[in-house]
Amino acid sequence: MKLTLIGNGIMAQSLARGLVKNHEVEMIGRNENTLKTIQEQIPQITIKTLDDQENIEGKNIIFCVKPYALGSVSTRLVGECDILFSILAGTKLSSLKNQIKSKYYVRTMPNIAASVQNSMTTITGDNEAKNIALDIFSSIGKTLWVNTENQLDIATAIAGSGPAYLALVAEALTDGAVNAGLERHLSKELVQGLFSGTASLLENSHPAIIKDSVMSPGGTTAAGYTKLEEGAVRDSMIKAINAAYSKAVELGKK
Ligand SMILES: NC(=O)C1=CN([C@@H]2O[C@H](COP(=O)(O)OP(=O)(O)OC[C@H]3O[C@@H](n4cnc5c(N)ncnc54)[C@H](OP(=O)(O)O)[C@@H]3O)[C@@H](O)[C@H]2O)C=CC1
Ligand SMILES: O=C(O)[C@@H]1CCC=N1
Repeated sequence: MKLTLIGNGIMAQSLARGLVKNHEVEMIGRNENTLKTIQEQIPQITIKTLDDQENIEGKNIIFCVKPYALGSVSTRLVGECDILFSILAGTKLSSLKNQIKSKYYVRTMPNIAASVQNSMTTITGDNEAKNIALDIFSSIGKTLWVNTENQLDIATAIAGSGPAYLALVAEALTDGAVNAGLERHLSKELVQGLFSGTASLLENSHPAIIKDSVMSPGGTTAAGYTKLEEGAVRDSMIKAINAAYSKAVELGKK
């Protein structure tokens, strides 16, 4: 299938890297030099600069600009596309419908791990486009169809923004090991292995079971865990997800 990415930022490039394996990918952006540089890195894509009257008739569009740019870009689009896939955080289907003509509309929330074909992508929208959406986005990782935009906004907070939160944890753990006296390159390697092993465990086990199976009475884990609770890490995570979700809802009202 031919897919047209509008936008050439971090996410458009991440998606393109995975999508080219199974699809024909065109990338439309506003800066020719930027597009040429991207094409050198992802030679399978075709590139095109955004026209003032960009004809999207019959195309399958993946819209990848910032939410605030929806208005200014959509006024440059003419014709009716077949399916409009949006990756814009917060932006409602109704807002897309008001501004871009398409037969079907789909909202998706991939994450930055799309660049290594390991995104966790949540999807909602017109049921007629459900199977095709699941098929396209499964080429960049795991997919989950949800039935409401509210669920997608919550998924934005956890799976869209989440890589930044886990990266913070990874960085902090590395700093902790360095603080205890371990060389940084060794600390980084340990943390990478730790995340990969814990991800495998989480595939089959409840987090509480993993925690209980690690924590010996009066042991090292219990000593460290107490400090995490003192630092209100659990409370901070819950508040972070709530703040990100609220921001997604707020973006949808603009
Ligand atoms: N980063 C992430 O982890 C995730 C982001 N998203 C969503 O993806 C979308 C893109 O984000 P991201 O890739 O991170 O952002 P970037 O800033 O990397 O890319 C934004 C893109 O939008 C283009 N753009 C911005 N303003 C305009 C405009 N007025 N006219 C034309 N093009 C414009 C930029 O063009 P130019 O290069 O010329 O400036 C660029 O190609 C956002 O809507 C975000 O909500 C979704 C999931 C995860
Ligand atoms: O921070 C943002 O707005 C985007 C949405 C999900 C991840 N990044």
